[in-house]
Amino acid sequence: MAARVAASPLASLHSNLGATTRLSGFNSTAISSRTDLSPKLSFSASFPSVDGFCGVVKVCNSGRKTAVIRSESIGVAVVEKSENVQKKSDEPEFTCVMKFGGSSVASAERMKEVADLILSFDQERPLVVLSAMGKSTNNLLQAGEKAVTCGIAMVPDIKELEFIKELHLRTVKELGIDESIISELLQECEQLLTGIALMKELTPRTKDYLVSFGERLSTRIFAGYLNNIGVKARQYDAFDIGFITTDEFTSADILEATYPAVEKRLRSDWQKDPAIPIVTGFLGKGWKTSAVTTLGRGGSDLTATAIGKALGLREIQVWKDVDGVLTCDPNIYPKAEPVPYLTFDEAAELAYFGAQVLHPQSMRPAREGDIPVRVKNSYNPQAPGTLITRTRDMSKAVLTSIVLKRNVTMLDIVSTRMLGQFGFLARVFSIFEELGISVDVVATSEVSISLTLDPSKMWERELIKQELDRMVEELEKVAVVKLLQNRSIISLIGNIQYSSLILEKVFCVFRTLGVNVQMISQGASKVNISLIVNESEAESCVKALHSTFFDEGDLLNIKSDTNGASCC
Ligand SMILES: Nc1ncnc2c1ncn2[C@@H]1O[C@H](COP(=O)(O)OP(=O)(O)O)[C@@H](O)[C@H]1O
Ligand SMILES: N[C@@H](CC(=O)OP(=O)(O)O)C(=O)O
Repeated sequence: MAARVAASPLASLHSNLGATTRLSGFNSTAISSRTDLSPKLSFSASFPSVDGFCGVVKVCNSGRKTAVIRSESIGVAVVEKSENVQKKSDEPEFTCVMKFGGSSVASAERMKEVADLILSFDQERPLVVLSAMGKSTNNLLQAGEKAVTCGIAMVPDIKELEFIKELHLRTVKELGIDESIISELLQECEQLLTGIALMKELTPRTKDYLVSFGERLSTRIFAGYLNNIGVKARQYDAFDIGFITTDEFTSADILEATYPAVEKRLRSDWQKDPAIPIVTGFLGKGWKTSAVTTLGRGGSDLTATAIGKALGLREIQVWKDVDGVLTCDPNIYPKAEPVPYLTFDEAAELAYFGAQVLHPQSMRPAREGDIPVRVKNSYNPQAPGTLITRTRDMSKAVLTSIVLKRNVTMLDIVSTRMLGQFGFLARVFSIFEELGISVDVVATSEVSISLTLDPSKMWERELIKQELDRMVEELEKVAVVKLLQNRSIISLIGNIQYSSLILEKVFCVFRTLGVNVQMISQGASKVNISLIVNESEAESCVKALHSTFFDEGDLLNIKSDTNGASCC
């Protein structure tokens, strides 16, 4: 039986070519004598797995035979001729970006597993984007809140600061890395908290600087670990390599200038000295203030897709703790199934309407660059995950995923004197624009508008009372306004070609549950139907909808009865 051995682009980054485990069958000293081994080089061997076999191994550069290694016996490879081995100039420095979220790098053990995972892709030449370890971002934010009121003397005792220090110091120790790689950052973090305690104030700008320690620490540790095990890696703070954003602290947008800047920096560093880039997710630099900004919670997904677009990569991989994008939030319905394929539009709608698995803006760069996004599980790499592309075969797709967005505020705006006049809608929306409030779902009638409010691009922030009061005050100048709180949006992401079938099922389910839909809207992207219901009823609706759409077989083959009556 023929065995095949492939030396990977990644193997070449092993500074001591400690790739013996993956280059099984070869003797490492013979291989490591090949100091000219180009990072682009791949080589393969065909030989029977019989002890003592003497065979020929071809060394190829992009498929061209350029050198010959004669194998004296299995496990010993001798380089006979290698001077023709050259890097082909049109080969890419990088092939894909791999982003690992907080849960994927939550401990030293997880970091080791992630390193193994990255190195197992021997034909990839990845860039790596990391989030903060585990719940670091939440802990930093809580530490900041406490610092506002606790007084300077108590800062070192803030429980969440102790957690951050302990987690990161334990991790460097367990990974066998020198503590000095993070000690200055930990000190700086404590100093910042002392500053917050002194000022008794935590502004959005300071918040962003504070949470940036999470990603700055995790990336330094991970790069340090890779270097320790002999894989050349280089740590980057995104705000230092061209991630230019708006100055909207806590939910900044990436500006177009980012793409060429990031590409230039990463490519030129690689050309000077190849090393796997380990980039902080989530962070940027405000173009006016030059201060550290963040891209909104979960923003590392966006960092990854932006890098994918900047470098025109073949693929963007986002590694999570679930088997891909699921048919529904597994916290609501544990039997939710992975969705194998999605379009960028479907994924964007799903993320926008609250599926925590992807950052709401993250599909934009991928769509612009037409770069496939693969959502995978770092705890279960064998699972196929979800592949997100521009188009997909929709012929059998009815419903793809159900998303629940909670804690939504709904507004009924009934026109008074401007009834029926053009300009009414414009006036209403200009009020939202002035106040910086985004609208999610809209439905209009001749005399009224119903809409739901998206407090900000960040999913978790709620509109504060003063903002709501101000908005209502402005709207009441042109309309009668009813504010309805504690609503939820249930979004059905699917094939709108089958909207009648979908809606028939939905209303059967709702009627059975005795739930009245308060508003309904079909998204402009034509992949989404949104239904607004009372918060208290939403979860049971999602569960029942999931059973109907996903647990009861092929909906396209289940026909309505001839009277057109209910079939739920
Ligand atoms: N439709 C969905 N598909 C997959 N995961 C979902 C979905 N809705 C909510 N989630 C939640 O999103 C989590 C993954 O997102 P996130 O925690 O941001 O990942 P990471 O931090 O690894 O980037 C899952 O653990 C799951 O609980
Ligand atoms: N650490 C940031 C950014 C991020 O993307 O995290 P994650 O990939 O773990 O969702 C956050 O918690 O929001």
